[in-house]
Amino acid sequence: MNPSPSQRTPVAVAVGLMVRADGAFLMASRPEGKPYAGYWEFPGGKLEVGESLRDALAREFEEELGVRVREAQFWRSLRVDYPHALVDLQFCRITAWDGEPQGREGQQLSWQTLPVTLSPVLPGALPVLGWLAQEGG
Ligand SMILES: Nc1nc2c([nH]c(=O)n2[C@@H]2O[C@H](COP(=O)(O)OP(=O)(O)OP(=O)(O)O)[C@@H](O)[C@H]2O)c(=O)[nH]1
Repeated sequence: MNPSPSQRTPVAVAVGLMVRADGAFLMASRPEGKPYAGYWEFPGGKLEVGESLRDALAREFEEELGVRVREAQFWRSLRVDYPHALVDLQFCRITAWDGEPQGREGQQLSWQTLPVTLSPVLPGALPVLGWLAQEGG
Protein backbone atom coordinates (compact mmCIF):
# COMPACT_ATOMS: atom_id res chain seq x y z
CA MET A 1 0.00 0.00 0.00
CA ASN A 2 1.40 3.40 -0.92
CA PRO A 3 1.68 5.92 1.89
CA SER A 4 -0.28 9.13 1.49
CA PRO A 5 1.83 12.18 0.54
CA SER A 6 1.28 13.72 3.97
CA GLN A 7 2.96 10.74 5.63
CA ARG A 8 6.02 11.24 3.42
CA THR A 9 6.46 14.95 4.11
CA PRO A 10 9.41 15.20 6.50
CA VAL A 11 8.49 16.31 9.98
CA ALA A 12 11.15 18.34 11.83
CA VAL A 13 11.79 17.15 15.37
CA ALA A 14 13.84 18.95 18.04
CA VAL A 15 15.73 16.49 20.24
CA GLY A 16 17.92 17.37 23.20
CA LEU A 17 20.80 15.57 24.84
CA MET A 18 21.04 16.91 28.35
CA VAL A 19 24.63 16.23 29.34
CA ARG A 20 25.71 16.60 32.96
CA ALA A 21 29.17 17.72 34.06
CA ASP A 22 30.00 14.07 34.88
CA GLY A 23 29.15 13.02 31.31
CA ALA A 24 25.82 11.30 32.07
CA PHE A 25 23.01 12.03 29.60
CA LEU A 26 19.24 11.86 30.06
CA MET A 27 17.02 9.32 28.31
CA ALA A 28 13.22 9.04 28.52
CA SER A 29 10.72 6.28 27.76
CA ARG A 30 8.03 7.07 25.20
CA PRO A 31 4.65 7.43 26.93
CA GLU A 32 1.68 5.12 26.37
CA GLY A 33 -0.44 6.06 23.38
CA LYS A 34 2.43 7.18 21.15
CA PRO A 35 4.05 5.06 18.42
CA TYR A 36 6.86 2.98 19.95
CA ALA A 37 5.47 3.42 23.48
CA GLY A 38 7.96 2.14 26.07
CA TYR A 39 11.00 2.60 23.80
CA TRP A 40 13.83 4.77 25.14
CA GLU A 41 14.72 7.99 23.35
CA PHE A 42 16.07 11.46 23.98
CA PRO A 43 13.50 14.04 25.08
CA GLY A 44 12.03 16.30 22.42
CA GLY A 45 9.19 16.63 19.95
CA LYS A 46 7.93 18.07 16.70
CA LEU A 47 8.44 21.70 15.73
CA GLU A 48 5.20 23.65 15.55
CA VAL A 49 4.46 25.80 12.50
CA GLY A 50 6.79 28.81 12.39
CA GLU A 51 8.78 27.66 15.41
CA SER A 52 12.59 27.68 15.49
CA LEU A 53 14.61 24.66 16.61
CA ARG A 54 15.69 26.48 19.76
CA ASP A 55 12.13 27.52 20.63
CA ALA A 56 10.78 24.02 20.04
CA LEU A 57 13.51 22.53 22.22
CA ALA A 58 12.75 24.99 25.03
CA ARG A 59 8.99 24.34 24.78
CA GLU A 60 9.32 20.54 24.72
CA PHE A 61 11.73 20.49 27.67
CA GLU A 62 9.43 22.72 29.68
CA GLU A 63 6.33 20.66 28.81
CA GLU A 64 7.84 17.18 29.14
CA LEU A 65 10.41 17.67 31.90
CA GLY A 66 9.77 21.00 33.62
CA VAL A 67 13.28 22.12 32.71
CA ARG A 68 14.29 25.57 31.40
CA VAL A 69 16.97 25.22 28.73
CA ARG A 70 19.71 27.85 29.15
CA GLU A 71 22.45 26.70 26.73
CA ALA A 72 21.94 24.47 23.70
CA GLN A 73 24.07 23.87 20.61
CA PHE A 74 22.97 22.18 17.40
CA TRP A 75 24.89 18.92 17.08
CA ARG A 76 23.75 16.64 14.21
CA SER A 77 20.71 15.78 12.14
CA LEU A 78 19.32 12.43 11.05
CA ARG A 79 16.45 11.49 8.73
CA VAL A 80 14.49 8.36 9.73
CA ASP A 81 11.78 6.79 7.58
CA TYR A 82 9.23 5.12 9.90
CA PRO A 83 5.99 3.53 8.70
CA HIS A 84 4.11 6.21 10.70
CA ALA A 85 6.23 9.22 9.68
CA LEU A 86 9.30 10.52 7.91
CA VAL A 87 11.22 12.53 10.49
CA ASP A 88 14.13 14.97 10.35
CA LEU A 89 15.67 14.73 13.78
CA GLN A 90 17.66 17.79 14.82
CA PHE A 91 19.83 16.80 17.77
CA CYS A 92 21.11 19.49 20.13
CA ARG A 93 23.43 19.23 23.10
CA ILE A 94 22.03 20.94 26.17
CA THR A 95 24.80 21.94 28.54
CA ALA A 96 23.04 24.33 30.93
CA TRP A 97 19.50 24.29 32.31
CA ASP A 98 17.42 25.25 35.32
CA GLY A 99 15.42 22.69 37.28
CA GLU A 100 15.55 18.96 37.92
CA PRO A 101 13.92 16.89 35.12
CA GLN A 102 10.61 15.25 36.01
CA GLY A 103 8.54 12.94 33.79
CA ARG A 104 5.53 15.20 33.35
CA GLU A 105 3.87 13.01 30.69
CA GLY A 106 4.12 9.71 32.54
CA GLN A 107 7.47 8.84 30.97
CA GLN A 108 10.31 7.23 32.89
CA LEU A 109 13.63 9.08 33.01
CA SER A 110 17.13 7.70 33.38
CA TRP A 111 20.60 9.27 33.47
CA GLN A 112 22.87 7.01 31.45
CA THR A 113 26.51 6.55 30.48
CA LEU A 114 27.91 4.29 27.75
CA PRO A 115 27.10 1.49 27.34
CA VAL A 116 23.47 2.23 28.18
CA THR A 117 21.63 -0.27 30.36
CA LEU A 118 18.19 0.43 28.85
CA SER A 119 16.20 -1.40 26.22
CA PRO A 120 14.59 -1.23 23.82
CA VAL A 121 16.10 1.95 22.37
CA LEU A 122 14.09 3.75 19.65
CA PRO A 123 15.63 3.14 16.18
CA GLY A 124 15.96 6.90 15.71
CA ALA A 125 17.88 7.25 18.97
CA LEU A 126 20.30 4.34 18.49
CA PRO A 127 22.74 6.16 16.15
CA VAL A 128 23.23 8.80 18.82
CA LEU A 129 24.83 6.21 21.08
CA GLY A 130 27.37 5.45 18.33
CA TRP A 131 28.09 9.16 17.84
CA LEU A 132 28.65 9.57 21.58
CA ALA A 133 30.98 6.58 21.59
CA GLN A 134 32.98 8.09 18.69
CA GLU A 135 33.36 11.28 20.68
CA GLY A 136 34.60 9.35 23.68
CA GLY A 137 31.30 9.37 25.58
N1 LIG B 1 11.75 12.88 21.02
C1 LIG B 1 12.38 12.05 20.19
N2 LIG B 1 11.77 11.63 19.06
C2 LIG B 1 12.45 10.79 18.29
C3 LIG B 1 13.76 10.34 18.61
N3 LIG B 1 14.18 9.48 17.65
C4 LIG B 1 13.16 9.39 16.74
O1 LIG B 1 13.16 8.70 15.74
N4 LIG B 1 12.10 10.19 17.12
C5 LIG B 1 10.86 10.31 16.37
O2 LIG B 1 10.52 11.67 16.22
C6 LIG B 1 9.13 11.84 16.33
C7 LIG B 1 8.86 12.74 17.53
O3 LIG B 1 7.54 12.81 17.72
P1 LIG B 1 6.82 12.82 19.17
O4 LIG B 1 5.59 12.03 19.01
O5 LIG B 1 7.76 12.41 20.25
O6 LIG B 1 6.61 14.37 19.24
P2 LIG B 1 5.59 15.25 20.07
O7 LIG B 1 6.03 15.22 21.50
O8 LIG B 1 5.57 16.57 19.35
O9 LIG B 1 4.25 14.43 19.95
P3 LIG B 1 2.75 14.75 19.65
O10 LIG B 1 2.58 14.39 18.20
O11 LIG B 1 2.04 13.79 20.55
O12 LIG B 1 2.54 16.19 19.95
C8 LIG B 1 8.51 10.46 16.49
O13 LIG B 1 8.16 9.94 15.21
C9 LIG B 1 9.69 9.65 17.07
O14 LIG B 1 9.57 8.29 16.72
C10 LIG B 1 14.38 10.76 19.81
O15 LIG B 1 15.51 10.40 20.17
N5 LIG B 1 13.64 11.62 20.56
